[in-house]
Amino acid sequence: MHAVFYKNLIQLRHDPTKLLVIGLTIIGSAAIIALVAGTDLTARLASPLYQCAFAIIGVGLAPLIVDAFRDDAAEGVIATLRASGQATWRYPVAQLVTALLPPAVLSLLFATVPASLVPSLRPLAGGGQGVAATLTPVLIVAATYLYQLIAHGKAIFMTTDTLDHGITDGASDATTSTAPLAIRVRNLTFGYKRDRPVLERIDLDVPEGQSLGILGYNGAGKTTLFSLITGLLRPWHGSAAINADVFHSMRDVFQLTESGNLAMTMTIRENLRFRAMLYATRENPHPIDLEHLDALPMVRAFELQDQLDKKAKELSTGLRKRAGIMAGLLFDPKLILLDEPTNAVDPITRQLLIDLMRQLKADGRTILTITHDLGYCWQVADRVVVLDDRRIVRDRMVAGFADEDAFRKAATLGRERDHVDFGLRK
Ligand SMILES: Nc1ncnc2c1ncn2[C@@H]1O[C@H](COP(=O)(O)OP(=O)(O)OP(=O)(O)O)[C@@H](O)[C@H]1O
Repeated sequence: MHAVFYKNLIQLRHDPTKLLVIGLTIIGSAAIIALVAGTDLTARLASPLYQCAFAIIGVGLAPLIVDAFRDDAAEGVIATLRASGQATWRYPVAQLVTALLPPAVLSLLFATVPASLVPSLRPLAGGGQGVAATLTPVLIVAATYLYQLIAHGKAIFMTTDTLDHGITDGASDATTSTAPLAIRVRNLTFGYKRDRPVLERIDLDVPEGQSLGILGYNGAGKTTLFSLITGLLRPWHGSAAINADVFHSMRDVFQLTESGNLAMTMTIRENLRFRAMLYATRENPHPIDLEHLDALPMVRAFELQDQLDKKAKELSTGLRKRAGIMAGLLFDPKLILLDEPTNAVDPITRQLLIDLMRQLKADGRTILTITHDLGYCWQVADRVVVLDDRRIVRDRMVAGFADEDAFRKAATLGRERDHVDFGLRK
């Protein structure tokens, strides 16, 4: 939970607009209380004005919680939290405490300090009216929190029992592997809208140590399949499970999401510190050497030493992708799920990624890569599946293709279009 507090504080520190709003809120409320204390207002005017000062605190602080939930969902922070194996309830609890502490402390201060200094405020600060005024900011922020929890609850709570013990079935026909299954997908159907399935009756066995390329046209459902495997989405029917006898906790699983799972307003160094807090265990309290990040081979391999103190949002798309992959792989995952890792990276980084994945494969890691980069797939994958029209329409071992051309033809389902009329004027 302290990791979420750390993250929230750092994000606040980096956001001058939010700090300005907090400052204006405090100044505005203090000015109103000073006005009530300093002028000889009638009780009919003084009382609503006094209440208004407290309402301003609530209204001023409520947007903080809105931003926190929205950004965490969009930036993959919630996905990272889930991947760290943290209990799902910890995140909303940490957010609630972070949200309620400032209004509670501020309203108590504003109710007690001025009243102890100015006797004319005591009737307003005491009794039922005073209690109502003091509680107003907390209630406004609590209501906002509840609304956000409902709005983003799907991202936070929507989970399958992704880690499953006792996945003992043999591997699928497309593989001859005798290794235990890493992932088992059975009869899986899912759609975002009722009656419109994106994936239908998918069966997929991935043995431990296999490198699987997942191909398919835009919108075929590849990313959706990943989210079902890692438990970010719940299937309508069937199941998608990671073998808990092979991967003992979600800490062994790394899913690279589109955002790189980086909190955008934090620097890469701060993102790594946040992640290290999440991944720390009693047995391994320091999963990475935070003091010497620049010297870590993974940081150096991706040439990110000079980027560590830049905010994630300040990095170019390719650098952010490099940072996201580096940040995930630093924690030594055994199951690696990459969504278009070579998209937007330069050719040198692409080759670096290919080399890294080949080394990880040789080391026995299980790698699933969604990609449109057939060259990457040819070099890194042992096996490819192609998704199309809600189903897996190809499932082949890469070694079974005569050459790269045959592989490319199969991967694109033979749908290359040579002569396309774009309607351009001759
Ligand atoms: N959050 C969402 N809400 C509603 N529909 C969605 C959502 N995410 C994806 N979809 C739809 O589900 C389908 C599959 O999307 P998905 O992102 O899994 O495809 P993909 O194969 O990864 O595509 P791409 O190659 O373009 O990344 C698409 O039709 C997409 O429009």
